[in-house]
Amino acid sequence: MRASLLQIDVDEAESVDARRQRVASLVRRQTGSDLVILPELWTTGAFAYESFDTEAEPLEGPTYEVMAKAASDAGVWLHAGSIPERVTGADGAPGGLYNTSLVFSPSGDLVATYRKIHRFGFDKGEAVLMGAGSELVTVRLPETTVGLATCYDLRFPELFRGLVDAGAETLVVSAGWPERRRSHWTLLARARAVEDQAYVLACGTAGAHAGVPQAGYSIVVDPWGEVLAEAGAGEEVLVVEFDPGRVGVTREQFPALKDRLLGVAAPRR
Ligand SMILES: O=C(O)CCC(=O)C(=O)O
Repeated sequence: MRASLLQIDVDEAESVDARRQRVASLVRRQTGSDLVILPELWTTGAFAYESFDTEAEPLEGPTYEVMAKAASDAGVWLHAGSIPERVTGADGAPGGLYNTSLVFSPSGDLVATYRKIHRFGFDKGEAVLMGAGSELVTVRLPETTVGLATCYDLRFPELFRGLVDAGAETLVVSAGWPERRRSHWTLLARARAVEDQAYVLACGTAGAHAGVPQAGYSIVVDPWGEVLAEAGAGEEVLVVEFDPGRVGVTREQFPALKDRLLGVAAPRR
């Protein structure tokens, strides 16, 4: 399989609409890849809290429109990163916000959405501005089952275990991770790959927005924990080839997942 991770520079000097068009043309250039991945909240920036409300959109809003077409033009599976999703209340009035990821098939159909479960900010920012998702989401691609996670979720191994239990072999993390904790990003991506014996494809942002420098360094890790590809700090398209069959082989040859005793209905051996 070939994947393209688009590590987008999210800069307030570029309008959200200009960035949508620019990112769509980058997606179109990925024809030949099987899976294209975008970062978290790349329209606004994950730390541009004041823009969440003003740039919020319904699920089938402007980002959906542009990305559905880009996926079908390129003929790729597209994890279009996440948007600040505005839901409609029961009375039809504008409701709350979620940090929602969208996945499109190569024909441009929306095949999955994932609302970020662990919101970042403790008692401020995203943690108070957005609602929490509650459902684990996997997507079946022809070659592999993909489990979805967003940024801060990376710190919660139980979420990834849940995705593995749901059949995931490839774990996609869409993020807007800050430079200040870049060492955690790399370490946690490798840890999730080793403990879950799965590929981890983690795509972050570049540049700085709302005064927060972004880490960049998107990374692809194999089920043995080896780094297959890693971006630098700036905007970059990270292209990687990987063999999904290695997940089964690794789990067979080093069957640690079968030795789980906690959190399983019955030990497997
Ligand atoms: O966990 C971290 O250090 C960063 C998380 C984050 O920036 C986010 O989830 O938006």
